[in-house]
Amino acid sequence: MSKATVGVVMGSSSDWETMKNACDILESMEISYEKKVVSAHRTPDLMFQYAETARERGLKVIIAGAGGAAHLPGMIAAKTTLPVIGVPVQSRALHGMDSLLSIVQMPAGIPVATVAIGASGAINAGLLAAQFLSAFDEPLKERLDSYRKSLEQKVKESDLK
Ligand SMILES: Nc1c(C(=O)O)ncn1[C@@H]1O[C@H](COP(=O)(O)O)[C@@H](O)[C@H]1O
Repeated sequence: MSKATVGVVMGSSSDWETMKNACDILESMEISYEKKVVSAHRTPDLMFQYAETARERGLKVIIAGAGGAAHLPGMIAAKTTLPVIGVPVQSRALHGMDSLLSIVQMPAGIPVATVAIGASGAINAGLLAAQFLSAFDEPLKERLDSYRKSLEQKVKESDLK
């Protein structure tokens, strides 16, 4: 099995329905990844260990999704200098506004690249990870170019008659 390049973590297994969209994109881009439930609140020691060992284990980018008081992406980012992409999972009570604000409003010095709430955000997290990696990977850049072409084609085919 090849070593994972992207780590996809989420605060709860209930986030999987959203986060699987990021994993689907990584698979379609032929990027190796690992997925894991890690919580800053519920498993703080595991979260520290995951973030601290991420770089030496060969990860290049981390995608972290969480809902509600979504501290996971920021706390992962606090423990590694790998790029972290935060996915605000849609919460029931506040429709994901809580997740979005707690991920996006990082203090200066510890960035988290925050995407939109929910499935669209998870798709973009997968694509953004691919785009970061494509800076050093020409075949991956070509796969991203074909993806963009396929989007263009879909719009043209679905144009109003
Ligand atoms: N925001 C966090 C963190 C964290 O940030 O560490 N850990 C779990 N959670 C979130 O709690 C929500 C409800 O979780 P449950 O469905 O397990 O009750 C999930 O969206 C999860 O991401």
